[in-house]
Amino acid sequence: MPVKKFHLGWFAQYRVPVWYRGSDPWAGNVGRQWQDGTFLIDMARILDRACFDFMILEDSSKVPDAMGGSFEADLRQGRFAPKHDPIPLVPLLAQATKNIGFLATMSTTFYPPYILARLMSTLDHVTHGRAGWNIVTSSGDAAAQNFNLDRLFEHDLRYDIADEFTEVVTDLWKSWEPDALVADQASGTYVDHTKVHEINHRGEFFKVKGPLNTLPSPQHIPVLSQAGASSRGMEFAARHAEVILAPVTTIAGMKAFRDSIHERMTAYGRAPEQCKIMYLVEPILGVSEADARERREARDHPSDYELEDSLDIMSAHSEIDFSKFDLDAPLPPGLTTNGHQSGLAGYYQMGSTVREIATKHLQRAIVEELVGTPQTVATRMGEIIDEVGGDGFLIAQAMTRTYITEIADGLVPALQEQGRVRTRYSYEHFRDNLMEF
Ligand SMILES: Cc1cc2nc3c(=O)[nH]c(=O)nc-3n(C[C@H](O)[C@H](O)[C@H](O)COP(=O)(O)O)c2cc1C
Repeated sequence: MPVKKFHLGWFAQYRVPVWYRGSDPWAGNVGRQWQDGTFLIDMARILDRACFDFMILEDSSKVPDAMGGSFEADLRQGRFAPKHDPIPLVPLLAQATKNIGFLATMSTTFYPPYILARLMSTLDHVTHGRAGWNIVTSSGDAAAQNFNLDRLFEHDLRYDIADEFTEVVTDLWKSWEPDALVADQASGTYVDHTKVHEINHRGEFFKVKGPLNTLPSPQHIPVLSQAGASSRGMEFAARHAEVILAPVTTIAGMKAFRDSIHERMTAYGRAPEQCKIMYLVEPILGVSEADARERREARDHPSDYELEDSLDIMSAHSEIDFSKFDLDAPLPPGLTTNGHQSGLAGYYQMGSTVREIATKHLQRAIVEELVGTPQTVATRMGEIIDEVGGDGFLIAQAMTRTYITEIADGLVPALQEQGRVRTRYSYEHFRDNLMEF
């Protein structure tokens, strides 16, 4: 019987990769060289060669000051910021590659739907059908204050807005029938205007007339992805997403997440195969089991620098100042956030002291299960997918050139030998490859 194939994606950020030699002896000069996109272009080429389904480019619009009430902690390490806009980078990545897809993040809270629909349609054209939109609702008041707001809308309301936003954007893409372009040189007709329609949307949050002013793009509707982990976020994802990025760290949790999404999808009249659930993983590879285990154990003893890094990210996502808590005491009960709610709920499960939580938070993906040589980790990944039912893994570890090589030239060939991942792309467009199995 053929083994079950699965998908691979990589969580990437258009910000400085690991640049500090204390954390990565091979960091070289990347701290001064990432900003023109060359690091991510190199990375995209490698992942294209390794037949990854996609690279996702996350994004946010703030310089966080939640930790210690100052930009210092974040900027000193270059952790959350500086961060550049992923949208103009996508065409450069596409030009350097042949098949891999690109999910670019844009927020339904800050973009107007018409501009977003037009940008995504244009990206799908210039990438020849390899573009997708990672839908986020954003997570901080500090970001909201850059967009005419004092506070971010309440968590569930953001998803209500995102529902309507996604409908509008989809209707705008559909406002042109796929065959509206005629370009008939004999008659001089460029577009068949009877195939271009106003959408006349008047909803609770948006008023948009349409039609869009771009030609229908190769995929017509770019691939839609989402990473909601709260109940409201999962509901949104089940309704719209074709890729879900799932930060679940146990096999039981993976199964429960998948069942819940499938149940919700069915209620929306969607078939479960229409959405690929990608679990966050950080495989730790070694030349031997002992080597990998040693690398794994080092993760349990982060340096003060790495701990501060973790506390900074937790603070940025929740806008709670984690530096004010005693590292060796339990996290005070009853903390609340209007940011990543599921994230904060998860912190309470991660350990009995703030130090343990911050250490565990550095491993927000599946780590424990995937420690070993490329061959043993590949086997375990296959077993997990067989147990859970599908659909793939998102590599979420901090980017370094050596790690990318370990995955692309160590793990992926082992997975390919076991028949678990593709050895070539079957289709031209992102969605077709994603839905192939
Ligand atoms: C892999 C992954 C990538 C994400 N990328 C972004 C991002 O680029 N920008 C952002 O504002 N939020 C991002 N998020 C946050 C999610 O959109 C979502 O808000 C978060 O997972 C919490 O879920 P909830 O909104 O349902 O509470 C990401 C989450 C995950 C797990």
